[in-house]
Amino acid sequence: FEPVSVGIAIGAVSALTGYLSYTDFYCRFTECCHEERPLNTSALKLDLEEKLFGQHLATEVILKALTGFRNNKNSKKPLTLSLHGWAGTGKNFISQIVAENLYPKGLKSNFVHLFVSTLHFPHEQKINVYQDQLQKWIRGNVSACGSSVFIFDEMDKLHPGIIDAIKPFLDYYEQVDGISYRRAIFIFLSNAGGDLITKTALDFWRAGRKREEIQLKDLEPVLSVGVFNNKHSGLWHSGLIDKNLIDYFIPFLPLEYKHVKMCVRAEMRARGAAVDEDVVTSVADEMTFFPKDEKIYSDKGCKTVQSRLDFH
Ligand SMILES: Nc1ncnc2c1ncn2[C@@H]1O[C@H](COP(=O)(O)OP(=O)(O)OP(=O)(O)O)[C@@H](O)[C@H]1O
Repeated sequence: FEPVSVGIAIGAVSALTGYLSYTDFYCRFTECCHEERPLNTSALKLDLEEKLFGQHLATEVILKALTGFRNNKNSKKPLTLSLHGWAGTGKNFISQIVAENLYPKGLKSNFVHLFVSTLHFPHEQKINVYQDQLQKWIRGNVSACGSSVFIFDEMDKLHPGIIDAIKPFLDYYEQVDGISYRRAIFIFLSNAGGDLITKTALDFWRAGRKREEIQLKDLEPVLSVGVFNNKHSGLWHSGLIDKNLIDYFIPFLPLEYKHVKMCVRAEMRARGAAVDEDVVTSVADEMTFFPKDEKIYSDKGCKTVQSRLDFH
């Protein structure tokens, strides 16, 4: 060996490892974007299976979509998911689980952004201003972190047309004005289509079929058409649907009595209390169920479980 080149090689290696450990060290104290970090699929799967009740379709599709997207280094467009269902069925909850699996700080991460229609875009006469602001906000954040996550809650309360401002970012472009949006994730949450989902779930129930037999193909086409034609879906006649820029329409099924009970138990455990089945039953019994005759589905899902538990 020639001493000089060995010295240079050692220097280079130590400089490199020094740099790497510096990056690791740095990211321990400051949040880093980690654009290329693959998703820990088994951790996400476990989280969904343990925490999300009664949503076999959402669990399956989210897992498949996120794993495929994050592990594909050459995605051609950002991932766009549209979550639909009745109130309190877990749409915000699953977004939180997804966010936490992508970034340890979850919804508090600098790379996860939540928009709430009634809060951020309240005035119909300001649509143009909102469109402009939205574009700037998304451009700025994606240029800082390519794998940013944007969650739009209450899509059904969004004035028609606003969302189309982000259409260029969701399309199959390599770059838009020098920025690539291909690693970003967009999640839309909406009650629109909840009636269609409930109808299908009821049809299965009345036919004596199991809820778990409902497949994505029973609902996805109905949902995309229903939402496109619904003036109050936030996606009414939207170019996002028209141009097939939404990768998955994900149905959230209405929750049954047994799921409400599961939510009560989960909440008790989260509070560090022992599970008391008498309390579980009385909280679940206080919820209201529909349709009028059969009373199968909770009309608020699991939404008021936490506050009701405070009274026991
Ligand atoms: N399927 C579920 N599995 C477990 N917990 C659930 C589920 N659905 C709802 N919850 C519980 O109820 C709370 C409220 O649900 P969430 O905010 O996710 O409802 P949502 O579908 O987003 O409703 P909305 O359409 O009214 O915004 C959650 O924080 C969670 O604790």
